[in-house]
Amino acid sequence: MPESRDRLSRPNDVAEAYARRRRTAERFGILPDESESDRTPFRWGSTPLTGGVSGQQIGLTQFNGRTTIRGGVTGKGLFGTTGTAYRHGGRSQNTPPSHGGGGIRRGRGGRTASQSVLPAWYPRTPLGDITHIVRAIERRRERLGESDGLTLGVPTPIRMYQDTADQDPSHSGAHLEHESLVTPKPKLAYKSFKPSNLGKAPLTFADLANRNSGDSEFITPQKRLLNSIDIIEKVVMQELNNLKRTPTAKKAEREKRVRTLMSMRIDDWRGIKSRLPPSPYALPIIGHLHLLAPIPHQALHKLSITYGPIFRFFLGSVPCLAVSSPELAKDFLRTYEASYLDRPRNATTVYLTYGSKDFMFAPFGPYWKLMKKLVMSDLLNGKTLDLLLPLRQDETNWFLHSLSQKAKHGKAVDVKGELMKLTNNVISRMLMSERCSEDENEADDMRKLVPEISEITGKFNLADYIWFLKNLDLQGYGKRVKEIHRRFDQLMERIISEHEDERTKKGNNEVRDLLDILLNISEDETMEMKLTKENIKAFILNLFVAGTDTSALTIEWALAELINHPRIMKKAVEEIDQVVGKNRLLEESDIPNLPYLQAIVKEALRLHPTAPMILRTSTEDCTVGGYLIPAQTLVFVNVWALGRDPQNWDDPLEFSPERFEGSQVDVRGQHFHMLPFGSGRRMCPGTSLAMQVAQVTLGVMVQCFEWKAGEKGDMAQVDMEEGHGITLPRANPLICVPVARLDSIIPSM
Ligand code: HEM
Repeated sequence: MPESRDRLSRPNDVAEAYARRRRTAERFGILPDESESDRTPFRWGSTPLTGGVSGQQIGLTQFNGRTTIRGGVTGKGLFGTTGTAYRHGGRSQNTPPSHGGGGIRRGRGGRTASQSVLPAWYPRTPLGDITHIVRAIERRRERLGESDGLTLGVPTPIRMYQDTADQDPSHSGAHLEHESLVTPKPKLAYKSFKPSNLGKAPLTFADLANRNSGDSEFITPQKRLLNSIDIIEKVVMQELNNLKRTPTAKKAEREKRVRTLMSMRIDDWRGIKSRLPPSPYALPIIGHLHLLAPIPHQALHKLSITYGPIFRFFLGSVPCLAVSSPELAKDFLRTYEASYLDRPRNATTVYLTYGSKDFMFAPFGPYWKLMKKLVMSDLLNGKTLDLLLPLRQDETNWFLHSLSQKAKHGKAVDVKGELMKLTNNVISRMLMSERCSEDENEADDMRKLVPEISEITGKFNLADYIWFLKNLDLQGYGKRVKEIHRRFDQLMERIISEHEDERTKKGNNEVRDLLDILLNISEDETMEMKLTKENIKAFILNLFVAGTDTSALTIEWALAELINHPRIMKKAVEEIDQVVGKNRLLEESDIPNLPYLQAIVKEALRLHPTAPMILRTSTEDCTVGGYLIPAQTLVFVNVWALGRDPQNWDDPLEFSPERFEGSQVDVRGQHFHMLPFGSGRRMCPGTSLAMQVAQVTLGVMVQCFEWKAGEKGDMAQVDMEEGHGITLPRANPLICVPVARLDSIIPSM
């Protein structure tokens, strides 16, 4: 701080001078009626004076007779003098004002021409100390005032000092008169000044001024000066105590204490423990890992019935939190969002994403913000999606063509397998103008890679949670992850170098797909942050993993529900026939006119959210729902449980798209009892794309085919059991025989 530098840069010999003069004065009996012990020195001890050097506190500590101003100078004697020489009109701050405006007339033991009470021999610096004390109080007030709401203006207390000084220029308060105090520049001050509290000190200074002027005829100037100092000391100490007792100060103090305790992770401190969310009994070493089997979101939902909508659990030694009410979800994802913008990372995700160089697991910071800007303005925004519409239509035609071939031969299909081809091809063509299934080997690789990555990312790797297993690959996941990563990297290297060759050949930066946009950005020297090849690869991995499995599974669950609910299936087909007719294929532009189809997809996402839990990590201690949530807690918002909560939904387990008819409830993170795409800044950026693909694909599937469940098409119902994995797969694949309904409208490829 400039002030402290100023102090440090000036050698402080004034205290020494004062002590020397004082000894001389005592020798000559100038201070006969007072002993050192009678006076009340400024004993700051450990009492911090705020607003000082550290920006937090000025601490004047008496230590071995030396009074130290932290960050400032060290001076001997009672007052840690600063030696700061404030200048005003060419004279020192502590110098009594002279009539001539510059020079000072002094006489030994006499008064200056300005009628100052100070004898000429008396050092001016102690008054400088008072100035600093007063300034420290002001600064402390300002800082305390920050939480009350601050505004620009002139601090009222300073005005009062000025008034006081105006009343009696000869008293010590007059010496506070220097440029920075009496004519303060606009600075932070209280919005509303509370005289009850803040006005006390200045008024008491005014009292002091009056008292001094009244007494002045009976006591010596020296005595008067020391009395003044004593009174000022008392006033200052009283003021400091008052400040310490203000509700704001108390709150700040309490919060600081809590933060300290929380950072020590001392759960056993009763006071803290009672404010932590409830928790089931934990086993040593593994914590609650055993309670999360076999399917974590279901297990957490069951536990929430006993422990409530917010409870703590431990994965090994890692503290976690399960949240399953809309109100609390809102708190975590909106109200206190700033503390929950990071995602938990584990060894698998870090390794697969080239050391968190991706977008999905990137910590909230400049890189994530840059990528988010790119995603929203260039990669997945409405305009780019419109541009890529023909490509999606083309892929839908390929998908229908493939199903039609199976239908012609009465063959059963693995619905998820077919859907994965579609969603992989859509993402792959949008990203890099390549169909996954064109080259059989490569197609195989990408199509196999994505579910493998989803599966391995969803596994609980003990090495992540039990510290002494950190370097042991007991479950063999480490080896598998390395192999998957090698295959993915090889594939990406080939695709990127093909793109680069193509660009060099053409000699321009023509944009064909999202990879071209990313390569252009990576070559742009003016970008605030360089996008590396690893960033590009990791981002592509994100889009494949986040965008293909989730969309395919949503459509699969929705079709399974329609098969089990023939009435709803019939109603959906009727709506499509009515709106689109039987002579053409349903298109994306028809969706706004198909509310029942939209409702079916929403209902499927409510009961079968393919990202069943939103995962975040707390970056700082925070109080949510009345509970203390320490930093570095993994937060699991149980979207699956929210969608099935009887307090939020009538007949929650019933598949009933009608509940969304005429309802405003949406999937875009505004309704916290339905969060299939998350909410807030880290909400899914692929929501629009996912909804378009899901609605159109399900629409054309029921428009063009009837669906008979089972290998032979003879099952009336399908099971709805959930399997393992991070993206809510079915336990048993949906196998159906498609029977052509409107074969004539399926384009031949
Ligand atoms: C039905 C399909 C989908 C579902 C259910 C889904 C769901 C989600 C959810 C719940 C999140 C976490 C949100 C949060 O933390 O608040 C997420 C994040 C993400 N999703 Fe999706 N998603 C789907 C499709 C897509 C698609 C098609 C893409 C892109 C092509 C995509 C890309 C991403 C990315 C990149 C993130 C990470 C965002 C970030 O961390 O800032 N998702 N998704």
